[in-house]
Amino acid sequence: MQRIVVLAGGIGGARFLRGLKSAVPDADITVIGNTGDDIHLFGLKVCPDLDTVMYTLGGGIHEEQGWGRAGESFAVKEELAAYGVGPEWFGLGDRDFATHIVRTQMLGAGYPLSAVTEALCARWQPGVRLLPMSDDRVETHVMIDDPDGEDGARKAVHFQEYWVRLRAGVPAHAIVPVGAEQAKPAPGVLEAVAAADVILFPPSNPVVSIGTVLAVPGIREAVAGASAPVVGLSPIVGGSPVRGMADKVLAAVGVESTAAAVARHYGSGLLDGWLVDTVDAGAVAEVEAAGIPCRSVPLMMTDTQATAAMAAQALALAEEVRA
Ligand SMILES: O=c1nc2n(C[C@H](O)[C@H](O)[C@H](O)CO)c3cc(O)ccc3cc-2c(=O)[nH]1
Repeated sequence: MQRIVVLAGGIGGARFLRGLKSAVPDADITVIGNTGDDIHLFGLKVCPDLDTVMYTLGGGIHEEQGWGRAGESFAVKEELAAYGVGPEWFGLGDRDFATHIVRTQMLGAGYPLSAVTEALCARWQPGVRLLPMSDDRVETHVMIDDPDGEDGARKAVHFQEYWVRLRAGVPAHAIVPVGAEQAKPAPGVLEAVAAADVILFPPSNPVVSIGTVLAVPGIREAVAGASAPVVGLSPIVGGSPVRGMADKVLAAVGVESTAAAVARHYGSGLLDGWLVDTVDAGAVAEVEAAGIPCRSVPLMMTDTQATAAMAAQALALAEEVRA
């Protein structure tokens, strides 16, 4: 059985995984999920990217939105707001609250996040092994201008505040995965990478999703040193992100929003292959000049069939470059 390891963020990663499962239903898939987006709210631990993967593959996702639960209601949020307890800008629904209550209860009882995630997945049966990148707390913060400070003053805000409240509408000067340096890969992460036949980077955010997973000491080294080919799919098509606001955070780390620049950002030390969309066919030569075999194929995840075709192309490129 083919063992595939996927480093994933939220919506893009989850939708890619749905296509991958459809392309290779018998594969043994391990997902290493970003937990830098995690946030503590109302005394609860919320893990947006893990939940997005779990709900999407388990059939519980709000399809149009891409995050949160289908058929959601917001009574708890409304009641909290009536007490003047916020933040109101983060949309936690009643069904979703239950997940965070169970998670927080188990964490409080001493279970590590990896065990809690496994327990939550026992209900959702996502058909992949979903591992958090780490059991240790990592929180992505974004440095923005402080409008209340002295001229030129800056402040750090939680990634969710930058993303959801501010809609990435203010300049991001730096992205800081707080706690990453001290974090250890969760149990099973390094083992899965070492045992993989193929490692894939879906078209997830290269900075705040895959970049955060790679920021956990040991993970980047394990991926770079793995015997399996590593193939990525560009999240940038025709100079802008397929979805989300990847361009804003790419700018913060000094990377241009092009398919080729993102490939160079990962680098040939990490990537053994890179897929760009057909509209970026002109970038293939540039990526190959950087030492990364590259092909142009349709990369729009319009439906599961189109996404499965993308996943199949990534696996085909992995076979082609396999030493
Ligand atoms: O744009 C939004 N995204 C929301 N997201 C998505 C999330 O902010 C980001 O898309 C990811 O963290 C980026 O991967 C949620 C995800 C959850 O699992 C739970 C609650 C939310 C709430 C919001 C929200 O209110 N607005």
